[in-house]
Amino acid sequence: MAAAGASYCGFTFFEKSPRAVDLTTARDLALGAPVGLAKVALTVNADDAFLDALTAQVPLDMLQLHGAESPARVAEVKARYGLPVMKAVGVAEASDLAALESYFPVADQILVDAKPPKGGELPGGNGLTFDWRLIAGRRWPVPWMLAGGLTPDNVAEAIAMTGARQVDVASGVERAPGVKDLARVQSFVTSAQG
Ligand SMILES: O=C(O)c1ccccc1N[C@@H]1O[C@H](COP(=O)(O)O)[C@@H](O)[C@H]1O
Repeated sequence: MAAAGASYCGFTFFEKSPRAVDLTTARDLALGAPVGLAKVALTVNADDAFLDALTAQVPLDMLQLHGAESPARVAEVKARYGLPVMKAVGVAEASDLAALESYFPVADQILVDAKPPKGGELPGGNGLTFDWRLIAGRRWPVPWMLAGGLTPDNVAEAIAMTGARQVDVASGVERAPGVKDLARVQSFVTSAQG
């Protein structure tokens, strides 16, 4: 990841995900990560018991909350663990932007992702885009990252349309669910950097 030019790597703690890792695996990967590559733990509605174990065992730079965590819960997690928190918010229509704004006072970053399909198994990592025109030209008071169905083929267009300065990808750089393809990672980073 770092060799390809990525700034962050993510460890997914969601059992149903093809990308799910356990704490031991994440710890080993995190300890082997080069300096300068930010290590992010992706959790979904995690309770304190899990986050206690996670933060005790895995050296992390950031927590990504990808469930239905409220602004109050985001603030609580940030205070309890002393780590920057990125809150993921699903967008499908203009009315979803109000929910996104409610996290500005508490989150260090916002991950602007596509809304998952109703009844789907995964709250993210579905390879779905959303209508980027919904956020085109928006200026927000906290750093944000664009996600949702990004690929080496569409990331440049997504950046041009939304003005995103950071992008995140899961399934779009895989050769099979959960199996990253280094050539696709490299191609994604190259396309994103323009
Ligand atoms: O990747 C997962 O399996 C996952 C599981 C549970 C919550 C979030 C998950 N991934 C996040 O979703 C975005 C978008 O994924 P994709 O690029 O559309 O496949 C990804 O950036 C992860 O942050």
